[in-house]
Amino acid sequence: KQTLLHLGRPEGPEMWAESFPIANGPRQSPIDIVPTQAQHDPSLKQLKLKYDPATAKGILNNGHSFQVDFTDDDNSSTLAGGPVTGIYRLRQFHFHWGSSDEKGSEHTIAGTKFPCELHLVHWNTKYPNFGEAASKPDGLAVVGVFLKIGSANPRLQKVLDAFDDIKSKGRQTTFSNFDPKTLLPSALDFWTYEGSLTTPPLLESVTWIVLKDPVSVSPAQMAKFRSLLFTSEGEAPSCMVDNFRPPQPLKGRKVRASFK
Ligand SMILES: NS(=O)(=O)c1ccc(C(=O)N2CCN(Cc3ccccc3)C2)cc1
Ligand SMILES: [Zn+2]
Repeated sequence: KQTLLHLGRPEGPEMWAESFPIANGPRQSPIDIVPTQAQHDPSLKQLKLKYDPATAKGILNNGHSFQVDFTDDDNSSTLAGGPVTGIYRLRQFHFHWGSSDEKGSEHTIAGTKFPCELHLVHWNTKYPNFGEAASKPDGLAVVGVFLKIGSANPRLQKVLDAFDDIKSKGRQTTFSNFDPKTLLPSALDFWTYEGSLTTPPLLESVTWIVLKDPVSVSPAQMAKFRSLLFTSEGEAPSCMVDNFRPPQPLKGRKVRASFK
């Protein structure tokens, strides 16, 4: 019932096609990744991530997730290599999670859902800024990282400690000296495919780079994620949970693997 409510919710994923017809487009995200159907591509380069902790700027509750924003006026924090050509600048990272531990991720692996998924959003420096890049087929590159229930992840603590200042929609606070590389698994093996933003305006401008290895998150840490609110101060509080879009049709797309 809860899921039906969530999907049928007036602003939920099932309603997006009315305002954003691209929701039924040919390269929508997320997708279910089926490892046995992914093709190993030996021409894929190693992923090169260079992040400068000094570019971390702030943390914001935007009403559908929370995001950590980075200054992107130079090439201090970038992604290169992997499936992309050129240099992409880190703009923000954010998460998607469920109301319970058996759902929450956007991508799934052969139908398996994770409780949480991290997205690191980068834009192609061949374009002048994020907004311009967001409307181009090669404009964005998002690294997706699965979080699975296990021991508490100490690297998440600084993010979780900021939650008291961004509990409700529109709240933000400074967030400095943070290296997002600390949130990644040790191995950067990945699947890659051409997709879209998973939230409106669902622009088909994302090269997805989904890491094979998950990182850990504890049940108590997941409970903290679920203590954030979709709602603004003064509104009836609604816990920020189930802010994930379900997998979308592959429509003939190929998923490549960087590993055997
Ligand atoms: N889940 S995801 O990784 O696919 C993802 C979701 C949202 C965003 C994001 O930064 N924006 C979505 C729309 N928003 C407004 C906007 C601004 C300029 C141009 C166009 C639109 C920005 C990026 C990645
Ligand atoms: Zn996302």
